[in-house]
Amino acid sequence: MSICQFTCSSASLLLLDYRSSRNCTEIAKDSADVFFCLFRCFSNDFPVEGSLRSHQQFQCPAIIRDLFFIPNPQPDRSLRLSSLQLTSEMLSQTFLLGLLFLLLFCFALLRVFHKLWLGPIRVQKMMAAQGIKGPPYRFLHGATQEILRMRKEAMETPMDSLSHDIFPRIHPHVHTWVNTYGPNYLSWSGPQPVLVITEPEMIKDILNNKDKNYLKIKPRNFAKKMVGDGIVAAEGEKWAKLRKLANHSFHGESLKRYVPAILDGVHVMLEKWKHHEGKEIEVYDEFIVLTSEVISRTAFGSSYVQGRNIFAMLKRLGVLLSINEHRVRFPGISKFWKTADEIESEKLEKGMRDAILQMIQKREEEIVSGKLDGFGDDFLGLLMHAYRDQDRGKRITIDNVIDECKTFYLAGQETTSTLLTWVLFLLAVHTDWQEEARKEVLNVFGQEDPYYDGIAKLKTMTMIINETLRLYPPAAQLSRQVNNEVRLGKLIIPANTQCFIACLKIHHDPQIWGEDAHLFKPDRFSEGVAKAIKSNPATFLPFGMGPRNCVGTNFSNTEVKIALSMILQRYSFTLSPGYVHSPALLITVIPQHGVHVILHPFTTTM
Ligand code: HEM
Repeated sequence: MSICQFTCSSASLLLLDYRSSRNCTEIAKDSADVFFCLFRCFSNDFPVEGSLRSHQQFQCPAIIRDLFFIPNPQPDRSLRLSSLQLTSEMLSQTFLLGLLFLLLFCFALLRVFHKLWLGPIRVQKMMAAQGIKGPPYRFLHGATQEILRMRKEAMETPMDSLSHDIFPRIHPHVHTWVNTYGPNYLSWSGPQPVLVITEPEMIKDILNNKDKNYLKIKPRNFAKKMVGDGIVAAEGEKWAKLRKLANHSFHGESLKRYVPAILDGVHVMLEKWKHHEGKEIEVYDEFIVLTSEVISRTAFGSSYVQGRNIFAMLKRLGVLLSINEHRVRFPGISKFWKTADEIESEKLEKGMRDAILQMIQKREEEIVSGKLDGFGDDFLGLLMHAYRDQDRGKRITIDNVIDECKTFYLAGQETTSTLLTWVLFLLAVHTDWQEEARKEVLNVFGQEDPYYDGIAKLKTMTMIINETLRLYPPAAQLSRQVNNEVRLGKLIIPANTQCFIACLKIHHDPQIWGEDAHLFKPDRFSEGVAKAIKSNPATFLPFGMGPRNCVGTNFSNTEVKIALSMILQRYSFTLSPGYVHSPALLITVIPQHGVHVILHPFTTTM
């Protein structure tokens, strides 16, 4: 019995000993009615019956009528209590009302106490009995204060720029607690139990999700404002509908169509780079603009400048999300009292909605004016088509359209720009691999612009990208939620537990990748798939796995390979002496101070 059922049924039984055989829904409804009724009574002065009757639409619940001897609502004037007779009977009713309020207050307190203390302690005991330990639960905060402290300490000093051992820096808590408590342990995000899992066998079961037990976590607060209820968090039919649209836009033939837009974007960027020849350039910001331009052109038929507002608002929301990620607030308090960050995030959410609606309106006007003869075959066009679909089964709502736009603006830019940045960083440090990659590019494309069919021939580049994704995966972790108790291997996971899949730990695990796990060695992937992945695909998760894997994998790979090929055709690059190696987690694994390289123009006699 949940605490909710307990509270409702106890209220009814203790107070009124009322029809003991009814089901929970009825009991809950009655309890709510009692509360509402009493509220109305107090707000309308005594006597009870008079105040109740003064509101025509309000049906006095049977439970109250029984308690206060109020006759059935069918008018029976002879039995009506006079509002002026304040008898001893009424006084005892006042006492009962007070008692009722007191009990309701106690039940509410009990509920909060259960959520914040009894529940977590029960889960902790249950997991400990199965051999799963972890940092002790602390009232209200769980383990968040310790996590925040460890993260702050880990970020205090930069790393040696030749070290790729970023796991203790990005996830210091996982690093510490895996060593203390074992490969899987129980942690706490406030009162929310979080099972941290680092064993590939278990991860495979979770992500393949054959029995549909593991659900995406519904974004809340700041995250919800960023991506809404779109494809990233949707489940069931809604997800299937949205995934179909996204698959259509970012796979196969569509990708081929996007190549000219990607080439244009890279050309614009490289024009600018001409001014930095022989000098230093910070590439992270460059790649943010490039990937923003590419996703704007390919998915939304506009340019970065037109989407600039949306990107800026998404970026600010990302910062607010990161700042507030581990801040614990009393459950439900944000309904009554909002922090400055929450108020700002609401404005940003509205700003993004308005900007996307304007974009949709512009497209509709272009159709009406005859400039376009349909919605268009980019992602926005597909979404608008689905919004206007005659078939109700295929139709999506305007909120779906807005959420998908926000999601793809974000996903199309954030992850790919960090991947490109880390590839450039690694090639600037490991110049031997830079040479290898350049040789291959010149073999395949010469000095010509890359073309779609040539991209599949870039074997060395694929190895380099995979090794970069292993060492610096943009998505350092994945999360799922179980709503009901489930069995995972030998483990019983209690209902309402979150699963935290520590991808970064797996990617850096010497037991999986060997003692040289922290070194940049692209030949791990020389046979296409590394040895570790062959034994278990859940050892390499840059794009997730299973049905919810990344829909943009091929799109992103195409974009990265085109951009990298064009850079290598024109420049060799080395790490700037001023570079500070400070990988940080801000939604994705980013270089905190950017990546500064020196550009050397490259000329070939080919
Ligand atoms: C280097 C680039 C990228 C990386 C590393 C990456 C990583 C990931 C990962 C790990 C997931 C799985 C999340 C989970 O299982 O909870 C994912 C899902 C997703 N990605 Fe990407 N992504 C990249 C690029 C892109 C691009 C370019 C797009 C869009 C154009 C995109 C759109 C999505 C979407 C929509 C999902 C959710 C899919 C679903 O739930 O059905 N991603 N991505």
